[in-house]
Amino acid sequence: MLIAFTGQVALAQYNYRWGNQHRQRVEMIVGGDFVVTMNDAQPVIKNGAVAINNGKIVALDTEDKILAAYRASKRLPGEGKVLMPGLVNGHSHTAMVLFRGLADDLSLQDWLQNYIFPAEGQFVNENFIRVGETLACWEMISGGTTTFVDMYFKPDVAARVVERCGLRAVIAPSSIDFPSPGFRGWDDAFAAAVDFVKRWKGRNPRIIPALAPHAPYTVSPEHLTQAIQAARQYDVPLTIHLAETQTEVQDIQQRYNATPVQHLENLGFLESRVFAAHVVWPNESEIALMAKRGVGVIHNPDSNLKLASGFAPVPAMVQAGIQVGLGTDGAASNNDLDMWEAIRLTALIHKGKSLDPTTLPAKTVLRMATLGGAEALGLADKIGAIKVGLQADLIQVDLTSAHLTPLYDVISHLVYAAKAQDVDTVIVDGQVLMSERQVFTVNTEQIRREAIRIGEQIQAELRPSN
Ligand SMILES: CSC[C@H]1O[C@@H](n2cnc3c(N)ncnc32)[C@H](O)[C@@H]1O
Ligand SMILES: [Zn+2]
Repeated sequence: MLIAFTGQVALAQYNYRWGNQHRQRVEMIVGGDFVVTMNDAQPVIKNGAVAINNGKIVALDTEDKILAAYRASKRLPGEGKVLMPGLVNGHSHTAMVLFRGLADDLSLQDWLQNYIFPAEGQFVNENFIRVGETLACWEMISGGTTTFVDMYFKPDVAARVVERCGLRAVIAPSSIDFPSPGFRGWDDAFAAAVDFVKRWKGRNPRIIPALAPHAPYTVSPEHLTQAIQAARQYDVPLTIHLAETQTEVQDIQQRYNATPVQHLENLGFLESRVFAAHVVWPNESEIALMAKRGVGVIHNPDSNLKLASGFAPVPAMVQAGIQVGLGTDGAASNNDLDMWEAIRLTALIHKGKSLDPTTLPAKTVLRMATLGGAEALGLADKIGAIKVGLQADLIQVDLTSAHLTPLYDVISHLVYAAKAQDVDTVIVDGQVLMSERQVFTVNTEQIRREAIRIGEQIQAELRPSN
């Protein structure tokens, strides 16, 4: 008896001291009943897991094999969950969440000129951005976005919020040819944007500074040229609103005798560091041109529908080989930052428009929301897929709700049935930002109070539009 007991202890000790030694120690192991990788070599792994160390994916395999080869102090089991790359929101003006529902049912021009630009002039300051950006990060983390593009104002404040919230962001202070919050016009706005880029480049791997001239109809050709030259000089991405409405196409045609994409081409503006938002109205030769130049496109279906901008020719752009990602645009034209809605709308509206149900199948659209966006942003060497060597930007989606039961095809469920509220866990750079739907990096109660207060102030002080 005693001998047997001693033997057991010895065996346990052996296992502990030696058995475990065969397993490599990593920071974390995360599982999923399905691991949807966006990696063609092994697209979906059943009962899979990922080993994470130093913020990176170090192994991907079936859970059995991962557990046999690795041990981790932190484990997030995958029962009843999908593990997939975090969503990439390729276009937003994130702090605009504080303008959500302020002005609806308007065309882009009316909305911008008569409501949004005046409201921004009146209310956007550093505190507005701090609160709005934090509120937006809370919303994005809750919905499984791990990387987003923020084309807005006060980038230093935005960047510090993103640092604290733990997300990854391309922060692109926008410059425009007329007064904007804190600036008299293009010159001072653009100088500040360049200064931001210089100070933040290489500072935090999760913050990618970028430049963002607003649009061809609000930025002169000289200033567009200045912007692309600076983007080249500092080797940063550049993003712009492009060919968003028919009004823009007519306006640019009239002013410069060219369609918007061709206008940028004439300025030597189109190259792979550029990614354009919307691109609802390119013609065939402009689509070919963007493909040839490696320009990325971010499709924003909610905003394009709500502002009645139209249906972007996404199937033709994908067919042409353009790197297409998805975005929400700001929450004042959406009215939220929910990438699952962008996914579902993309998978639906182009079928309806083309009268062809095979248009943009589920797999293609899910790829757009992850790897496609990463490619468009020029970040596919770091994020967008579950692959050894990439950053651990991952989400677990809970599969146990009524609307996901039963399950035949996990990709189908993710595209046609899943909701933001199904996201259970969010990991960026190996850091857990949300688990069991609890967000760890945002003081949600405090930010809700502060956002309500700003909303009340806007309600009370907003000058009536003309
Ligand atoms: C100059 S920073 C970005 C600007 O773009 C504006 N904006 C928001 N949504 C859109 C859109 N869909 N098209 C063009 N501009 C937009 C924002 O209100 C902000 O003034
Ligand atoms: Zn926009």
